[in-house]
Amino acid sequence: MSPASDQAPLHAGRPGSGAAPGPQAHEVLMRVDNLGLHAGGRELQHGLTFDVRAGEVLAICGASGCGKSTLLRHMIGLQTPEVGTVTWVAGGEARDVHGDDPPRREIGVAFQAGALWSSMSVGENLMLPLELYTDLDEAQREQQARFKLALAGLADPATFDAEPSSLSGGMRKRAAIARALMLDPPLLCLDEPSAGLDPLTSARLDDLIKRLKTDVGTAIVLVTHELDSLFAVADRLLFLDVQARTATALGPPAELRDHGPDAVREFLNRGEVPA
Ligand SMILES: Nc1ncnc2c1ncn2[C@@H]1O[C@H](COP(=O)(O)OP(=O)(O)OP(=O)(O)O)[C@@H](O)[C@H]1O
Repeated sequence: MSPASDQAPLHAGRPGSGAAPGPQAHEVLMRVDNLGLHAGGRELQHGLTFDVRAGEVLAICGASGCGKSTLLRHMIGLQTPEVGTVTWVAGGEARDVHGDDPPRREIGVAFQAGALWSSMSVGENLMLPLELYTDLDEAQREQQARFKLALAGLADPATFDAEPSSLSGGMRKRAAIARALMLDPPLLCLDEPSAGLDPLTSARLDDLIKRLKTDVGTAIVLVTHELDSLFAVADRLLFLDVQARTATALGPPAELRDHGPDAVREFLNRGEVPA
């Protein structure tokens, strides 16, 4: 994996036929309204209301156990809320993420535990969404998969045929991101992409996130504990307070670090609350 490979061209056309044009900058893609999160019979969060805009990086932060991953699972439709709604609103439509016609193609997901299928090669893993959701033939599917691997910084042609278990942790994360991008979703959800990576590999992932945002226009919702990564990539930060059990701040990270509520400033200043 060379840094130069990160410089692959970013567009190979949208896969599949009849794909809609991408959303406009700053358009609201998703609306979360009065959402409550529960686990094991107890309330983790209540009254979560915010939107996700086209082309932004929105980081979800808060102390361990506050419900960040649970929120992400609600946002992608993997978990159904007891209270509140998550609605896909891009292009003037209003589709309940938990309804009969969920926006599956529109939301790419690369989760910590969302490993690649070990019984398939990396390339086969990537081509699977195209088999399910498009009418592309095999040669076109392979072309798209190789393109997305290069986009994710895995330009070595051997990676396509490699078994997932033969890749390093950082490469597997990139391959999972490449797979999440196969249908060119306007929104990509990442759960702790830097977890377990060394600082250099983590910084390269930050670069990839920035390029996806800037050059492809993908909106990214990111759960992260890594403050360096947060300040490097996030446009806005949603802070879930573990004590108040609700979001107590939403805004640009640097602004919240200096002027946010005490708990947010403490979190963003590594435990120190500046006077
Ligand atoms: N299926 C479940 N059953 C019972 N409890 C659960 C379940 N899923 C999550 N929890 C609990 O809910 C709380 C929130 O979990 P979640 O993973 O969303 O938090 P988090 O903020 O992402 O934490 P971390 O930063 O440690 O990853 C935790 O206390 C967890 O143990």
